Amino acid sequence: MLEIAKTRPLTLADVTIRLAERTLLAVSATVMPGEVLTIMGPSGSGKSALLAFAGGFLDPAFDAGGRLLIGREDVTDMPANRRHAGILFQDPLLFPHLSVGGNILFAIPPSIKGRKARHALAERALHEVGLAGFFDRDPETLSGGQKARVALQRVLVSAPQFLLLDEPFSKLDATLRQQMRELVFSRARAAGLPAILVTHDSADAEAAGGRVIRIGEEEKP
Ligand SMILES: Nc1ncnc2c1ncn2[C@@H]1O[C@H](COP(=O)(O)OP(=O)(O)OP(=O)(O)O)[C@@H](O)[C@H]1O
Repeated sequence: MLEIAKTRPLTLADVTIRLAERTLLAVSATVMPGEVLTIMGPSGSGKSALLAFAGGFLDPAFDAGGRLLIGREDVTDMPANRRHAGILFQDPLLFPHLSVGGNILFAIPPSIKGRKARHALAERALHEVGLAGFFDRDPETLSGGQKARVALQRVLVSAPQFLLLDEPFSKLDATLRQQMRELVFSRARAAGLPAILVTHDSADAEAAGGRVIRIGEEEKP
């Protein structure tokens, strides 16, 4: 796996998300390296919008206030591609026109040079999650759990500075969900990445083991 140079805390400083003059949520928190901060709240309360704000891809329909810091660096206005957020959604969203290995290779930063080295890194990433020998497979032929593991490794090889997890387990069945929770949280911890998890499932929050912020629709300006 890629060496993570040095991970830094992620800070949401007085972040507010507004939609049509209404404040959906207001959050202040610093997430330490290796910590998973869980955000819970009703449907439509702006949880995904908060992650989009952190990732730098918030729809302009929303109005965001506050700052996002990585360490002491203010990245609020930094374009998404330079923030290096590692994002996992409900759907693995693997590129269907690439092989499983191609999906991983695509995410390896260009600073890793040489076809052989990049290939070896992708092979290793697959091996780490029990998918050795899957390099040339079409992603469509994988099970849901296998796809989820490829999506996780694709994020981790990209050398992210922090993780944004938007209900990443909600489409998995109970057994798989438990396995993926353990895998995602243990790997996030091992990589020392600060992570924000959005979920409706309190078992996810429990497994994440960090602080839980509950946001509600009653939060008004
Ligand atoms: N592009 C958009 N333009 C306008 N309104 C939007 C847009 N995207 C989402 N919304 C609205 O903004 C509100 C917050 O949406 P968001 O997806 O962040 O909620 P959420 O808390 O993640 O919900 P859920 O738990 O159902 O995923 C919702 O009322 C939603 O309908």
